[in-house]
Amino acid sequence: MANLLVVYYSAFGHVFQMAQAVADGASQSGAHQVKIVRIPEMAAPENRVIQPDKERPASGKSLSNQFRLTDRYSKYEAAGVLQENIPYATNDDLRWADGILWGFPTYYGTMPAQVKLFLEMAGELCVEGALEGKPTGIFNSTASIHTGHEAAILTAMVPLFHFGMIFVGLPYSENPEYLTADAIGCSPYGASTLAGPDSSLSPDPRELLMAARLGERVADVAAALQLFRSSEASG
Ligand SMILES: Cc1cc2nc3c(=O)[nH]c(=O)nc-3n(C[C@H](O)[C@H](O)[C@H](O)COP(=O)(O)O)c2cc1C
Repeated sequence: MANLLVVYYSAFGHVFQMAQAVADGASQSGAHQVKIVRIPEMAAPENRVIQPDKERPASGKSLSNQFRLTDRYSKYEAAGVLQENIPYATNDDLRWADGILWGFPTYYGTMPAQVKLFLEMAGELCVEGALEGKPTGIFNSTASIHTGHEAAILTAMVPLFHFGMIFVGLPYSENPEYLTADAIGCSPYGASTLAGPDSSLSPDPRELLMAARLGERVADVAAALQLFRSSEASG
């Protein structure tokens, strides 16, 4: 039985929904134990990225019509309530896992600072090689189709390579849904959802299906590696 960890950060709840789909997919793959944990805000409320909504005076270059940032704080608070029962991630969770699925929203084409800080605080595991040889997959969320979902997954691979993890993606043949002209997420690199510039979209069923397949694939690889390693150990 392989232990699968789904570790994520989500401000407005889209990545949380993807995390649940990923966990469902991982559970389908045999009798695995699956645990969902979240990365905390890390900063005091006054230093957090999402602050109570403020009036923004329009400037010549303002994109406020596109980003429509109003109501952000109430959406953030509502998403926080939905996640209240999800425990916070610890280094021991990472040690427990035979396979790890990471989820986060795209911030400037890469992972949010909360996730980067969590990885930095897991430095002792890097030094010990505690995650080396564990399979991993990444899922995320972006505002829209051309604003960084693929870049955020690719750039997140860099620190995870330092931990020695083995990457699992979403191959074309198993995921024909993303071979479409429709504006939906997902790519060979991992599972993604489009939240919309105002975070008003819900994950498309095809995105959730592919997220589940990513969970199942990482679980399969973790189970296969476990079998191989135990047969190696027993000679
Ligand atoms: C500081 C910051 C930077 C962001 N940068 C991007 C970006 O580069 N590309 C993008 O599509 N969306 C960007 N967004 C929007 C988030 O990706 C979006 O809110 C997120 O995908 C929603 O996921 P969640 O509901 O799980 O938080 C940014 C949001 C914040 C707060």
